[in-house]
Amino acid sequence: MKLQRVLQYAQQLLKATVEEGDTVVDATAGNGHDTLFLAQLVGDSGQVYAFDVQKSAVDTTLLRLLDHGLEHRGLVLHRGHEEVAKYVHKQVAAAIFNLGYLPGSNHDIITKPNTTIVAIQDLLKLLKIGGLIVLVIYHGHPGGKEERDAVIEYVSQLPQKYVHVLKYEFLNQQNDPPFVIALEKMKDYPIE
Ligand SMILES: C[S@@+](CC[C@H](N)C(=O)[O-])C[C@H]1O[C@@H](n2cnc3c(N)ncnc32)[C@H](O)[C@@H]1O
Repeated sequence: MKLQRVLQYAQQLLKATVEEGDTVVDATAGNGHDTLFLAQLVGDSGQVYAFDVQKSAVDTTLLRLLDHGLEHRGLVLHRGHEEVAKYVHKQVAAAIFNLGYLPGSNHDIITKPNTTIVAIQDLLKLLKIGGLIVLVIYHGHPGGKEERDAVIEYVSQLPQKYVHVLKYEFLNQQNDPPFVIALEKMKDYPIE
């Protein structure tokens, strides 16, 4: 068996979790690759909520869905993922974050520790039991290490009885390779 690359692994986790009819979240829509992937998993009875703070990312994501005739499965919001609780009022089966900046776009627009953690906290509340939050953490850019460390500190202290937290990382790759953190909700609890 070949070891899966990080992005492949992230999608594999989503595929194993998401079923037709599910509500799911793409917290960092970017070019819309994950939004499309999720839209294909949820079927016509499901819904993808996609968030991005860049209008160009929202437009690209919407176009990608339109190109595949799947626009009815996605709600693409020009809002930050820290507002997820304001827009999503259903139980969520899975959420994906690709942290960092959008390649080919403005490298100064990056995800930030505080807003990322607020979104994770709120998604943990919205998540159904057995649901998954997948974080792909890019940390080679300015600001990336601060976000990586803050996110790791936050997820590491989540009580194991309620949330299982996994890290999937290659240890001998050059140039700060991205890695995956996955959170599986085991049980409801008052998450702060
Ligand atoms: C690494 S890119 C995402 C790549 C994307 N998943 C794809 O398939 O192309 C990170 C994205 O997060 C967005 N972003 C930054 N801060 C955000 C926030 N607070 N809420 C939502 N998106 C944010 C950026 O605009 C950028 O498009």
